[in-house]
Amino acid sequence: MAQFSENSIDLPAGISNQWVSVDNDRRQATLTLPFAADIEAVNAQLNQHPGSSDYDWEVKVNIKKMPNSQPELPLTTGNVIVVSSGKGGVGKSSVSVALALGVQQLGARVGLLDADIYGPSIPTMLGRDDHELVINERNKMVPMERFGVQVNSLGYLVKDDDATIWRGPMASSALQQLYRDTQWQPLDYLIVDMPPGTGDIQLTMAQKLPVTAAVVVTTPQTVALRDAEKGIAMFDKLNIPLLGVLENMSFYECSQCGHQEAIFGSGGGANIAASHGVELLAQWPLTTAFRDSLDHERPLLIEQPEHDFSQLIKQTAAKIAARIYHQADKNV
Ligand SMILES: Nc1ncnc2c1ncn2[C@@H]1O[C@H](COP(=O)(O)OP(=O)(O)OP(=O)(O)O)[C@@H](O)[C@H]1O
Repeated sequence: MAQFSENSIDLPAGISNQWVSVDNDRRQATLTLPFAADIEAVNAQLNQHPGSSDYDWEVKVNIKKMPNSQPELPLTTGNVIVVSSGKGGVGKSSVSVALALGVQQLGARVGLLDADIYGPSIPTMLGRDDHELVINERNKMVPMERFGVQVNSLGYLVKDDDATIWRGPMASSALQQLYRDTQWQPLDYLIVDMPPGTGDIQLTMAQKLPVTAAVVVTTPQTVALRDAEKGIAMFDKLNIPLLGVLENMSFYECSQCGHQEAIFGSGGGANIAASHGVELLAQWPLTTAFRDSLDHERPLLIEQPEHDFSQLIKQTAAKIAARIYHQADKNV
């Protein structure tokens, strides 16, 4: 029987001794992370860190559900991450799809809820635009499964409706219905692609969901940044923890020569993140490969997992998963 030591190990930053059990006689240690993580990368970190490198490590993940903005609502899904943007067209849906696949590739059980009433595009991006909604014997919607992610979309509920006539309460009750009445298989994370903007509709929708954390997507362009700031203010007002800003289309990267050009300007995402005391979570380039993969329903992360952008998506997903844990842990 292994003897577990009370002694703590000098661990790399971000890894806590409370997740570690040690068999000092055998120099074996087990790390159980409470959030989705790239196990290979964490193993490499442990093996390179002087304080931990002389142990033989087993790294596991057991994802913890963190507190959310609606404690009175039963949390039928895992941690709910809303992806929002002040302005349309900045790549919010693309980011939602990529992050959902990113956390799924880290081994988490993931759902993706397309709540963009103005143009639910996720089924199109995932290649199931023609999907027909299935209702099971318990009167619940059956999510479609794409690349291991469970997906449901407001588009299935309100196919022919004109979003311009929607009001906050109407949109939020449709969203609640979609959240509650989908037969989600057990989930660790649910990513919600919100409608762009910060008006009454978005506010009411965000208020009705048990949100664990929010991510604001922006481009570095001044007009997008101004609207992103309104998004930050909205989550502040709703007391929803904002994880940070994800700057998309930060620079254009030529697929032929690798030349980078900041066509929408540079530094904007970092500036608004700093001025609001939140983190700049990532800067994603504007690339043909990413756009092409979305247009052809073949996600880059699945088709070309070794692509630099795929690696970046995975790193961003891991960072977000870790931040959700640390931020909520700090607030408890
Ligand atoms: N990093 C990127 N590189 C290349 N193309 C991108 C990138 N991000 C998004 N796009 C492309 O930009 C377009 C807009 O993206 P997307 O639909 O995700 O934006 P959105 O913010 O969700 O828009 P809306 O809110 O209006 O639905 C799409 O054609 C998408 O393929």
